[in-house]
Amino acid sequence: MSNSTFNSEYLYNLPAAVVHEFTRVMDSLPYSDWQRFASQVICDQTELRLLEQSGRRTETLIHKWGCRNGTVGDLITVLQDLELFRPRDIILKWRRIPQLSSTSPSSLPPPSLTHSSSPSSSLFTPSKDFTRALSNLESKLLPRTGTGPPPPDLPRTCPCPPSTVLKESKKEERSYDSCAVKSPPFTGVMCWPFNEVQRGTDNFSAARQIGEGGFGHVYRASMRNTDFAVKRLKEDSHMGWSVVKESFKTEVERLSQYRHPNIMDLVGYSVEGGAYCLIYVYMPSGSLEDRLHCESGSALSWSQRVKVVLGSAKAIQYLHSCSPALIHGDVKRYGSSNILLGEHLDPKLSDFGLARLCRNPSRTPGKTSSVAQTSTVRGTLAYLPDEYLKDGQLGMEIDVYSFGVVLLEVLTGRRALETSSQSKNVYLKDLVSELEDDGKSCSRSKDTRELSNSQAAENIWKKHLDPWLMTDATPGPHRSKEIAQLACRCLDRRRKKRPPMTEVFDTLLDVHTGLEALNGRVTVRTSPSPPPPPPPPHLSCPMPLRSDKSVDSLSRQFSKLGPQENTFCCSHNHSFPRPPSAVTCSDLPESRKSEESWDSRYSSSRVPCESDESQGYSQYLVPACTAQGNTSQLWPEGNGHIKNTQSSSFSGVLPEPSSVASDGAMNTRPQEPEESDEFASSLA
Ligand SMILES: Nc1ncnc2c1ncn2[C@@H]1O[C@H](COP(=O)(O)OP(=O)(O)OP(=O)(O)O)[C@@H](O)[C@H]1O
Repeated sequence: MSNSTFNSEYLYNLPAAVVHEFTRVMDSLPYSDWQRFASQVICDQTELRLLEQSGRRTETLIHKWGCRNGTVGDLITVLQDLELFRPRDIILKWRRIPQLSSTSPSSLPPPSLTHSSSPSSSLFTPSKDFTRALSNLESKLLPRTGTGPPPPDLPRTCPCPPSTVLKESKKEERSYDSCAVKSPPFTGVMCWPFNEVQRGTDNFSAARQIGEGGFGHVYRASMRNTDFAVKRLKEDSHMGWSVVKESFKTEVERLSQYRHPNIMDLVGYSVEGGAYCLIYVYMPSGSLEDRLHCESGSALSWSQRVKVVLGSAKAIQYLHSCSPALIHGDVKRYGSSNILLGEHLDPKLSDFGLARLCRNPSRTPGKTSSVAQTSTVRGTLAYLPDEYLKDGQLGMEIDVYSFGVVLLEVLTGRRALETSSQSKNVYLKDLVSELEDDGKSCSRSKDTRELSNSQAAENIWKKHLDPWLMTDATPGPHRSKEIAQLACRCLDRRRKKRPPMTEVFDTLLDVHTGLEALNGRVTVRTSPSPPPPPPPPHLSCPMPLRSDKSVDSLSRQFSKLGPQENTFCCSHNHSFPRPPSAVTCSDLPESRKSEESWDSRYSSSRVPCESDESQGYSQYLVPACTAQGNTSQLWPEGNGHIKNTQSSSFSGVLPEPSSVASDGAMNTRPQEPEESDEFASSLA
């Protein structure tokens, strides 16, 4: 394995099992050895002592090093210099294990060599001949360092026999069972026969294509009477094939490791020759970005938006609470395009391995490809804070920041990155920083910054709320001001001031619960009530009739019916946005229609959806997010020899200063709110 490969592999990608074994060995070292090692990584003595006192000193050290973009190459160099060979070998051994070949698609082994030809009964155990053949092949294709048994890799562990790949006609007749979708040993996800994926997507036909990202085309596949989304990686990707494959592996590993109801379910993968496919649960309602920006009346309602961001926050805080926490830094992953929506708008975070590719634009070979990549990176920049762009500091606060941008998207209905009529980039995040700057110009005091932050929230709430959410009756949807404040806190330039994701989740849960209660309370009054219980004998006075005053007042409100508030009206169709007038609940099952009828009425364009005063809210106890505060503080200096790859990565595509990110009409929707502040006027 070449050193450059190690240098491009980040420490935070080390699988938990490897970290565990490594830290076990390191923790058992004589103290002086451990200290020699740690002082190579941390210069600050106080910091070092604090670390020594922590229960899991090596794990904490590696975690923090990972947060600073430490690479496996850095680690190996340090271990080698200190002659700590045993722990070094643990890392080397891992690096050899799940290695996809880094050859071009054309030089991949032919199918007959990538799959076992053993009978289906022994599909999990490659035959000796196969193993030998593969080893020979790999030894030619993959130069290795050190010794050790050749590890399994994805193509190898795919248990589909070559016959299922080569003999098309016979394959068609095979039963699914004999197609043997099995779990390879290290990923825990299923490998699907490629021919089945081919059939399910009508041979990757254009009619089946539902999307295209930087790294692959996405198809809707029907397999075994079930819909799936199949992402076939682009063989001509500007990222370079070996990098794409590496990310394929990351995606498979991460999605099988970090499972959560709000994280995209990876159903499996399929590899044949040069074709690499990832198979996901199909999300019929598209991405949050699609749903926010479809130029039609099918824009999401406020309740729906809150529900989506709540689910997304739940997933992110879960990732942050894992040990080690998953901090990606390439937080476009948390952007609205990577929040996909299920049938009932239940969100799932997607794009784990592939988004990471955006971090290394310097890898891009050639001029043409860098153009394509630049647009991807720009999209990513729209979600990144200054501190990351300047010096590549990784931490959970970055994810919080990018989530703040998603909150802004949800509040304003605008895109994170738009292009002005003068072809300039307009970043939504600048909406907050520009308003912050106004405060800063008066005074740099802490209080003023706090004040400017809340002024920014006020401004957004007053002037930039999505017109689709506005009614004449209330200045904004239910507790939207709180969400604006939350967004501004997430987007605070001072990363330590950003709230941990647990707190973000807590706030959103509170707002969501308030909305549910509001809708629920109303629903109780509108749906047929169960007959009242008979009054106790001593209170046997006549019950009031249902046609009393309160019912009359409700009836008056019914006369102002409007579009459905809580009804998802836009069936997932990537190419055919509905006209604004097409707000209809026809896509809903009958049961859902009646369930949400009140909500719809409340969201009439002239009737308040939710009133701020209407709900008190309860407090929720959320376990303290212990990791959040630590990350940034523990790395004041770090190791001088550890390179920070991130800042330079973005040097060619840094966002334009906010002063120039200021033009272009952005929103052509009806009922445009008054835009009188700097951001708005610059867009006019
Ligand atoms: N599981 C899925 N179900 C339904 N549609 C999906 C699914 N996965 C992706 N899509 C659709 O395909 C589009 C492209 O997805 P993809 O993840 O490839 O790109 P992206 O995240 O927008 O961009 P990039 O990969 O460059 O970050 C998405 O916007 C979405 O509309």
